[in-house]
Amino acid sequence: MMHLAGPLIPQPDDAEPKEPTEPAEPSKAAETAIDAPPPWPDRTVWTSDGDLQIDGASTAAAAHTYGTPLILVSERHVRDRCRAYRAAFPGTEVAYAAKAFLCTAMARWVHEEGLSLDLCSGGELAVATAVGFPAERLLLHGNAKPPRELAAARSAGVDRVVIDSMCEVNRLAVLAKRRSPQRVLLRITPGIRARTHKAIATGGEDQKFGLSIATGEAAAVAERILHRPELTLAGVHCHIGSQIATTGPFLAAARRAVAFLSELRDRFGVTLGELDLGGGHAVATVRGGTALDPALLGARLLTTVRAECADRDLPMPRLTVEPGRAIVGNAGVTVYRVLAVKSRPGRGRFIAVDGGMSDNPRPALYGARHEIALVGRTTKAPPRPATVVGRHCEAGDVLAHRADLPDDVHPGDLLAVACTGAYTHAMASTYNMVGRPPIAAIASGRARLLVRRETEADLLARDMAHDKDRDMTGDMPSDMPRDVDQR
Ligand SMILES: Cc1ncc(COP(=O)(O)O)c(C=O)c1O
Ligand SMILES: N[C@@H](CCCC[NH3+])C(=O)O
Repeated sequence: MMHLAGPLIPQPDDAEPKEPTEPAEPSKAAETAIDAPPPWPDRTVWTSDGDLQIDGASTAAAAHTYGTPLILVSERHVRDRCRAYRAAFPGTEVAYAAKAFLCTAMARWVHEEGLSLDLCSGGELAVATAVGFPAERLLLHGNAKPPRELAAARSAGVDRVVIDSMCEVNRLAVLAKRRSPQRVLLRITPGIRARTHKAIATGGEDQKFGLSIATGEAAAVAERILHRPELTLAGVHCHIGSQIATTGPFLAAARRAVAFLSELRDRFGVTLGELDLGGGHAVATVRGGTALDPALLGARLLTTVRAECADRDLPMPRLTVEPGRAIVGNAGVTVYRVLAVKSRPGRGRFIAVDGGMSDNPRPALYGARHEIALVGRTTKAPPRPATVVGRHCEAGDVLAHRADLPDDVHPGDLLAVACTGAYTHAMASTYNMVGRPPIAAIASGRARLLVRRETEADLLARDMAHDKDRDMTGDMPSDMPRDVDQR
């Protein structure tokens, strides 16, 4: 990564979010910009003064306006990925997996791009409902959906509920009506272990999702659904995991799913019209990282399903795919402020920033690697390995184990972390009572706040025992030694 010389933009400690002014005229620095390839968002350049300009907007200026840590999401990148998916999967429903990242703006963008929405909780459903997302393009997943959320899905008119256990059949049937049956898909476990981190591999027999084809569980649940007039078995669903970089496991899963459709026809005389092949398509998180090309996957999946169906004398089902990360992962960049640098002779250096595992738990959870770079100034200092750590009280709070960053990185610098659009804010916590960062959209050279920073007042607002008119004076036990009392 190149690091060029330029001014460091100072940040007031308590930078209040404010609307950015009109986009600046393109600077000389922008005119001599160098393209930033993946994992950075499309239309991102490094300017000659060391700024990262995403679709014409300055990362350093956005950090100045909204404070750090800050998540930036390129709207154009998201929209282009939606379009790329629709082009790559003609005639196929593309349902964005909301679990990757959701806020009302994101729901609007994917709706406007013609995608459906795959939900996995009542909270996600509430966001979809808040923007009036058409219910006929909503699906609800989950291996253990709380009855309250099933009821909410039912009253919102969610088009398809993906059945994931035998217990769920009756639970949903009692909520539905014979007159207006609930359309359901059956989630099968195809018995395929794709190459990815074990915590996000969901296609094998050894994990909690879906119903095993091999043990006969899937067929038994299908039979139960077929006996419930309040439910309509519309099709089969299968999702083998996340961040899978090759087409092979998806094609193998599709073959098993079609074989299962033919088993259902032979055993129960039903020909199901829908096949949902889930998401899980990998993106590059570091330079040179492997991504799965939607066009390649689309072409191969459609050919495979068509051929398998022809072989088994089945009509071609309507297909659905559910990309999450592949839509929004590379659209996101997180900007941090460096707060401390420590050198340990023989052990390298630590660069500590003002966020960490609470806004991006992926490195700590999965050992995930994310590209990281100095932004906002240039330098001639040579790159030297560093461990980039967060501000949390935990040794595992690491954002990058070995990042080549300029030797002169110092407190006040800005660091940008790539590919943080998916499963970062969505998995963020308030660990150590640290509020979650704001999210700003970048569109046409401007940053616009979508979700504000979570404040300490927000954190206290849930504490029902908090009484702001009562302090602790006089609450100490009476046998407390006086000198302790007075310290
Ligand atoms: C059922 C289902 N569909 C879609 C997805 C989206 O996965 P990804 O973001 O990897 O595309 C997931 C998450 O892995 C999922 O569980
Ligand atoms: N949280 C995971 C992805 C989980 C996929 C959801 N089923 C990650 O960051 O990689």
